[in-house]
Amino acid sequence: MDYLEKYNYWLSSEYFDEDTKKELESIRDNEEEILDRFHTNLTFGTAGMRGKIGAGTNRMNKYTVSLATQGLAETIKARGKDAMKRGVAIAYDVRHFSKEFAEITASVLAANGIKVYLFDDIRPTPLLSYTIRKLGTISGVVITASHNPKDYNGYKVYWEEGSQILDDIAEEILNNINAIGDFSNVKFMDLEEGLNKALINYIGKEIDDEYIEDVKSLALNEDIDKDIKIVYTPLNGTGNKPVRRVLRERGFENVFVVPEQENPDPDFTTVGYPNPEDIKAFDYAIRLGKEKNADLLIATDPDCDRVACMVKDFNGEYVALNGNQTGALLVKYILSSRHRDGTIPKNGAIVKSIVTGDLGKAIAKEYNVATIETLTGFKNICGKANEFDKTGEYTFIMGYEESIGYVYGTIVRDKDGVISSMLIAEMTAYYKKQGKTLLDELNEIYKKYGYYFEKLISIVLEGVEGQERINRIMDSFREDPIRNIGDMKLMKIIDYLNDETGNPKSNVLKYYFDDGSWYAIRPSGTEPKVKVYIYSKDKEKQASKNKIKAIEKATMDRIESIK
Ligand SMILES: O=P(O)(O)OC[C@H]1O[C@H](O)[C@H](O)[C@@H](O)[C@@H]1O
Repeated sequence: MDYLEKYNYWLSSEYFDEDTKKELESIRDNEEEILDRFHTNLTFGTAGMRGKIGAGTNRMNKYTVSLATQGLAETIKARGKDAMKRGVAIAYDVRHFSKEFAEITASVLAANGIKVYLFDDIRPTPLLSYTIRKLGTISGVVITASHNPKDYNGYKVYWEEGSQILDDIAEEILNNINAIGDFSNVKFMDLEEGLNKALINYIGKEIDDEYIEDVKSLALNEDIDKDIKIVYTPLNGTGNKPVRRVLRERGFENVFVVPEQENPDPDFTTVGYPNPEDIKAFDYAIRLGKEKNADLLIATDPDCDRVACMVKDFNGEYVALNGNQTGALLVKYILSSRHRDGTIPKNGAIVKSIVTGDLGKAIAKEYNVATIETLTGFKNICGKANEFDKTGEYTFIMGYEESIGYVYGTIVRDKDGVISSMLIAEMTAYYKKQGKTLLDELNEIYKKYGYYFEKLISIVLEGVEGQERINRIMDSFREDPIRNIGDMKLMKIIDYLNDETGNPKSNVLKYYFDDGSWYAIRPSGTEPKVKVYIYSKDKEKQASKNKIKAIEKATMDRIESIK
């Protein structure tokens, strides 16, 4: 069926309810909108299935969620009775329809004879990962669109190790979805019936308690200044309870939560775009920070897997740390603490993505810790932890990405905003006791390892037209690479579509210069964006800054020239 046929099918089939049809009727004269909603099906991208909420095959709605779940159910059933009995843990965030989609997921799985552990209320994504490992389930699902705007929702699928599925299982699920054919082949069971038959089981407090205990066991230092003042904002998401709890139980008593952003709000009214990568998400936190004279501001995204922070500088202004900087600080803090304690494993490794900067790698090297690189996506980073469990080749110490995701240890196989908030608070308190801020520490790191700077540029290009322009941009860089920029000579190009380094194929281009600077370009797998990652390196601060500017100008000129 083409998109118009699909549109008409949704309008005429008895399977779809009246509200859905009404919504679709209202776009009858808007061909572009019909095209966008029906030209494709939502598929698994960097972090699961993600899309705008609404009627259509390319939207998040009860039909696409139930179809995906039937595909997941078939994938589990193919593994036999034991897998079905081990079951699936389900969590959800604060978004519109998150709870409804979680219940639909539970009801489809139960109808297929698969046991379900459904959280009794909103929970952070990392807690779902932890739960899979604790309960020994075969799989897990979180209903969340992470940091996307309010009109999005999503469906992240996890497998038995506790990390998000990789392409092999995603493909299996997709094949199963395609084989289901019509929506009417999806099975349902009433939630009540599932509960009565003990196929659906609510979970909550006990798991929270165990999780918090295990998170606290990751602490690295007690000789810290616990009087530091921290402003925390969960950005109206799921972080509020666990992050506050872990900070409180670690002894931080001066934690002030942004009141307007404390409670769940699916519209993220005071934030707009609930992504702490964007400094605007800190507006309210900065205000409260100034009022309280806070040392540190922490923000977690709605499903509490991402964290960003801002630090008070010498004249009382707040300075944002980006994901590369926070990641490098964590690498330094974790490895230096463990070096002191003599607990760095012989075959220890940190894992980062191919578009994450190299400062963490330089620090790790000094502690004889290897740095392993993967494609973008925490599923790939934690996929390495799973791999190491099997091969014993390395011991996973921590993973991080430039997109403000970090995890320490292996109790959680995804980025974890609770663990990371605790460690960011702890390292701030640790350095404060030594009379330093995180900015002072970062400067010392730069002085020692070189000025590794970065700039990440995201260009939003929406809809079918946007996607086509993204393709043209990628084609242009691929076919006609920019040779030299200023004094930097192009040394090496990696096209991850033809890469031989063992990574799966991916639409990423990376350009290395002779001085250690580099840039990469790729379409986002979670949002309608093309992303440019620029990294410079120099012994001199200003020279490193200038290199960023030069690469930015050259790449942006090229992008702007492609209509
Ligand atoms: O660049 P994208 O494909 O949009 O992905 C950006 C980020 O999205 C999610 O948060 C993933 O969990 C991350 O691993 C990824 O880095």
